[in-house]
Order: sequence, then structure tokens, then C-alpha cells
Amino acid sequence: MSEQAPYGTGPGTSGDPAPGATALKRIRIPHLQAMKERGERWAMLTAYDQYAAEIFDAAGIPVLLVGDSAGNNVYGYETTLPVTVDELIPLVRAVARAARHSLVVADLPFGSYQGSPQQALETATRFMKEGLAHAVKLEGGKHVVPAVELLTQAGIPVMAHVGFTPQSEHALGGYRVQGRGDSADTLVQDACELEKAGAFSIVMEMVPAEVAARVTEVLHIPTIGIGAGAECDAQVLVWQDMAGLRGGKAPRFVKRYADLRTVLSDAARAYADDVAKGTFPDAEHSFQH
Ligand SMILES: Nc1nc(=O)c2c([nH]1)NC[C@@H]1CN(c3ccc(C(=O)N[C@@H](CCC(=O)O)C(=O)O)cc3)CN21
Ligand SMILES: CC(C)C(=O)C(=O)O
Ligand SMILES: [Mg+2]
Repeated sequence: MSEQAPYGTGPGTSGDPAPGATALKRIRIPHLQAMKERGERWAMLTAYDQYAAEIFDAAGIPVLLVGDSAGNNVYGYETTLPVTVDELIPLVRAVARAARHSLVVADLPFGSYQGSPQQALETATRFMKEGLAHAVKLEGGKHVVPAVELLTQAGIPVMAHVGFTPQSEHALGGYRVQGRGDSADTLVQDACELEKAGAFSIVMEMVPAEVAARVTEVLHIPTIGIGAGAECDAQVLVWQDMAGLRGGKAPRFVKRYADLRTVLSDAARAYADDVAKGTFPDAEHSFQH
């Protein structure tokens, strides 16, 4: 690919892809494609609000996903299933308005695209127009190929999602690794068909590392793993998992890079203690006559 580098490596810039560099340009799909061709791995994070988007954008995260995982990470549902288009669009809009460089991908929620390619197009169009998204993501294998084709033809970039697809957890019988044994070939085939249909990238969730490596090798588009081993072109995590904000037992594929839950909890306790003791607010935080 002859596309320019995603970071500020052009004339007049330092060529330093340092986190927060102001020379960063908007990441576009050809940049992701070029990174695959150069063998450069990258990270995707979810984001659901302004500050997360601002921070990850400035940190040089090239793609932000407004996941339907907002269902269990923002709205307090147990799973992603109940979350609606009307609940997700304002979050996508907030992230898109805050992200200066990152490509913003909107997850299409359960029930908003499986009915027909036409339904998928109507939903995706809302995410692009009202949510200001740059691309959409949807779950499924060969059954969603006609939808991927229609969206792509309509000018809407599509990120595919195979392996464990959380919107189908009841049909799949729970949170289980997909693509083991005989089903590996089906997964590879599905991935190939999604690429052929026009998908610009593909998430693989809870897939054996060897199978994900096979898909990454045969596909020309970037693969994004979550519980899919180290050979994917990119990785994705839910940000509250990555930053240790979420409590409880995390899935095996999660690595915590911070302990925000403790940081916030300590801050809240210290604030409440100060208020109880009468040491906050002090003169510095008060207004005098
Ligand atoms: N916070 C959060 N993180 C996620 O990764 C995530 C969401 N939410 N919501 C949407 C989906 C649901 N996902 C999940 C949720 C749970 C497991 C889980 O419990 N995994 C266990 C069992 C695996 C097994 O049985 O083999 C694990 O230990 O990995 C996996 C993926 C991934 N997505
Ligand atoms: C975990 C990622 C891939 C996702 O689909 C989401 O956050 O909804
Ligand atoms: Mg999702």
C-alpha cells in the first residue's frame, strides 16, 4: 500500500509516534491496512464517554470501539443483550466528538441488524449520521455476509466479529472458546467470506491462538484479537478491564494495567473523611467576601 503513515512521519514532523503527539492525523482504514503490511501491531480499546476517548486518543490508541459492552460496563445490565440503539448512539456521539485522531467504531447492538441487510443498513446509517461514527462493527459469520456487502457498498466501513460472539451467548451455551477442533475450518472460512464481503478488519474473540494465527496469515485485512493469542495484527480490551476499574473475576484474556478501582475508592473515602472532619473545604477552596 502506498498510503501515508498513520502517525506524523511525513515532511515537517518529527516522525515520532509518541503518545499525545499533536502531529497525529486522523487514523483511517488505509493506515490500519498499511500497519498490517508493515507487521506493526496496534491496540484497540473501548470507550463510552468523553474523557476516556480524549485520554486514549492522546495516548495514541488508533481505534476506539464504542462497544455494546456499554450494556454491562455503563448501563448496569448483566450482558450486552438488552442495550439498544438509542442507548448507544449518544455514547458514540460523545466519543466521536472527543476523539481527534482515533478512528471511532460503533458496535451494532443485538437485534438491530440480524433481521435483514436492509435493517443493518438503516441501523448503521443512524450510527454514522447521529453517532458520527467512522465505521460500524457487527457480530457473526457467513450469515451476516449479505449485510456486510450492503453496508460496504453504501460506504459504511464494517468491522466483523467472529469466534465467541457475546450477543449469541445463549445460542452458544455460555462464554466458551470457539473454533476448537472441527469448527476451526468453519471459522477460517467465515473470516475469508467476511473479508471478501468487504469487511475492513475482523475481531476474533476467544479463539485458540493457533486458529487465530491461521486467520491472520490468510487474511489481507487486520485481525483484532481478544483471547485469541499473540499472532493477531491487533488486540482489543474493554477499557474498564484494562484499567482495573471493574470489580469481580475478569475473563482469562484480561490483563490489568492499572488499579483504578482502588484509586477511585481511596479518593472517595479521603474526600468523605475530609468532609466529615470539616477539613474540606478549607480557605483555599472557598470564596471570601
Ligand atoms: N467488561 C467486559 N469485558 C469484556 O471483555 C466483555 C464485556 N465486558 N462485555 C461483552 C463481552 C462479554 N465478554 C466476555 C465475558 C465473560 C467471559 C468469561 O467469563 N470468560 C471466562 C470463561 C471462559 C471459558 O469458559 O472458557 C474466562 O475465564 O475467560 C468472556 C468474555 C467479552 N466482552
Ligand atoms: C470486546 C469488544 C470486541 C466488543 O465487542 C465490545 O466491547 O462490545
Ligand atoms: Mg461488542
